[in-house]
Amino acid sequence: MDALQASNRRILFNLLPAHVATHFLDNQFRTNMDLYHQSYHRVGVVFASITNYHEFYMELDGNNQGMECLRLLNEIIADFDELLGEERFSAIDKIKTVGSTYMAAVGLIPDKKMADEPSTQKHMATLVEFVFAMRDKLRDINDNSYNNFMLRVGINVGPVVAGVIGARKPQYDIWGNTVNVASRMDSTGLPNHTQVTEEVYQILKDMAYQFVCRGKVKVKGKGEMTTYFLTDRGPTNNSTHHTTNSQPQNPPTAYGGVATPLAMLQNSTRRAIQPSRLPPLRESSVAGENEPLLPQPNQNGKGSKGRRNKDEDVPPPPPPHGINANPRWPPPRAFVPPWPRPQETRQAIAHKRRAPARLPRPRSSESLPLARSPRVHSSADELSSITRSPSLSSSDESYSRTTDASPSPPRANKWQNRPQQIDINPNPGYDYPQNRKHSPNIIQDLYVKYRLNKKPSLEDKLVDGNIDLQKDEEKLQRSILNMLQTSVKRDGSSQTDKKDVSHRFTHRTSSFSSSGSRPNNLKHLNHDIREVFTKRSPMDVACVPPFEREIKRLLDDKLVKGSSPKAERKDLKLDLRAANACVEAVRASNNNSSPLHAVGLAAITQLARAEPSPTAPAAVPAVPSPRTDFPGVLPTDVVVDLPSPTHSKQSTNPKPIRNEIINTKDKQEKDATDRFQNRRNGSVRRESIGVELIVLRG
Ligand SMILES: Nc1ncnc2c1ncn2[C@@H]1O[C@H](COP(=O)(O)OP(=O)(O)OP(=O)(O)O)[C@@H](O)[C@H]1O
Repeated sequence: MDALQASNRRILFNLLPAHVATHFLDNQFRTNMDLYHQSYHRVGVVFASITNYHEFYMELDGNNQGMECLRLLNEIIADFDELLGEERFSAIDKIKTVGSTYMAAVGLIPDKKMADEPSTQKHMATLVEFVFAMRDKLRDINDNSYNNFMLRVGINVGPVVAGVIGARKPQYDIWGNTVNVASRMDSTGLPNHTQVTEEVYQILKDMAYQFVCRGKVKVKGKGEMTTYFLTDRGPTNNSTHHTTNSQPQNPPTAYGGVATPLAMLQNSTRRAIQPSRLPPLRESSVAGENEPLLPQPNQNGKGSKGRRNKDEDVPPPPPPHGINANPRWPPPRAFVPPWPRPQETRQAIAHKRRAPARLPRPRSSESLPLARSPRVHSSADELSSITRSPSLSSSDESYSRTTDASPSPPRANKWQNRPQQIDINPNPGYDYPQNRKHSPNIIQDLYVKYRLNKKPSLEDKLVDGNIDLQKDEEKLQRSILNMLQTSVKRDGSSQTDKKDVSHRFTHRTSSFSSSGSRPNNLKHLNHDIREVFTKRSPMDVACVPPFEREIKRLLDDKLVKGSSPKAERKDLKLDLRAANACVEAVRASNNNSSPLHAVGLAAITQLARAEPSPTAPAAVPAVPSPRTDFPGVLPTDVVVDLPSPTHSKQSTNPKPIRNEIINTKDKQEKDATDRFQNRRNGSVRRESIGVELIVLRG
């Protein structure tokens, strides 16, 4: 019974903060089922998200449908929990995890409240140290799992309400604007950065921390907020760089305690100018702190309650560059591979270090299009982003950053301390890279996979020699057929079926036949659609309907209804055009840029000029070769023949028509001359009247 009670007690103390559990165990509380709640004047709240965990998470058969990915997340969270077991972090309470976001607060424990300024500073410094420790933990995990997890942290301070919700699975939580803003500091932050509010900055600015003012950040529900990036531990007192809208004057060594290439570059430049004032991360301490915030060196860098490295009894051999060159050696723990690895032929390593098990490192979905899987999102924000762009966190979408200060620095280089002589397997045989640095083979591999996934272009096919010309020809024909259909539709046709296109062509041209007026040059329009494809280029075929219309109009007007007044007018027009070459050229150029159209116009002109013989329909090629007259024109089989005898017979005597045309022409010219004369006379008259008026006024 006692054992059971002890067990229950332990569970309760694990579920709730100690002071809350004690409260629940109190007999007095058992009779009073009121909601437990507690208001706090000041609490520091931290949200820490592993920003790229969702890229790592994937559900595959090989990883037990994502279980192994969750196992690694559990390892990370357990490591963070473990930190809280250290005495130096005893003022911090873990609140919960939301996906891959870790939420904690400081100042909730009754005897560790932020009662005054010193205690506030002390507890906020504790919280910041916890963030540094989390980063260190994650770096260890990255080093041992060949991953590149990044921590994005947001911190805020202010009043909160704490309470326990639920009867069956009671949950301790904190609420309030302070919590919301802390969450926003995380969600609007940057990977490997710790973003803090102005309030946090004001508390910590005189302590041994470096900040960079980020500028204004738009926070939903709060408007624009000035925020700061906690960049590193550093010299005390006014070491903050106010760099709003400008580059930091004295750049930090690291962003959010994480060395980035940019930070290292800046740091090395600075070191060249002046000796570094900044102590190494592990050697610094917070001024004015009685309680040691950093682990003592005699504990192998681990907290008193930390889990022991399995290898720590047998010290591993030094890395190739020696321990001094690699202060993070040996790694605290190696990870078990989460799922069976393909056969890897790893080359011998220069030292006898146990090869760290490899987990697939987070990959961006852009770089590996094959890797698509459901994702675990790190927070409520990220859950909401599941339906949006995978490359953007919801914060990126919810907030538009208005600052132009502190552009996103490059990704952290976590390989600065890695042993340099670990060979890369040239043939990884698996879809994740073996080292952060992509070997050419890996890039090639990725490219091949990308190509496999990608629909091959014609160019690809040609390069690969993988082209089926027959198939492509058919495809081309189909597309041309579609073009024709579109063209026919534009023509006002209601027939859209492919068969109908062919039928329509036949029908149209056979209407010429029926009237006996089908010229030989339009043969291609009268045949099977396949013939069109074989005889004409796609461009020509696409141009057929307008040309066909043009010819049809001409034939209808001139030849079929040759005797009608309308046909006469048409003939007259054509004659006039033929007589004036330059007008014709302009007309041709204005009407249609299609070379086929130009050929058609020339054919029409020639046809209009031609004198149809009533007896012998000599096939006079009326159009000069397109090659000479229309340079660059596509070869075409347009040859304008004179009408067939049957057709010519239908027309009435052409001579009188011609005479009539000439008479009309003369008459028109005479009319034009008269009109011109009249106008001229009128203007002369007006001028003379004007002169008279001027004379009169004068
Ligand atoms: N106790 C808490 N635990 C976890 N997250 C919290 C808690 N309180 C607030 N948050 C988070 O803080 C963020 C801001 O909350 P707020 O109430 O201001 O906006 P919201 O409209 O609810 O947020 P959203 O638009 O993202 O849904 C939310 O993403 C919310 O998940």
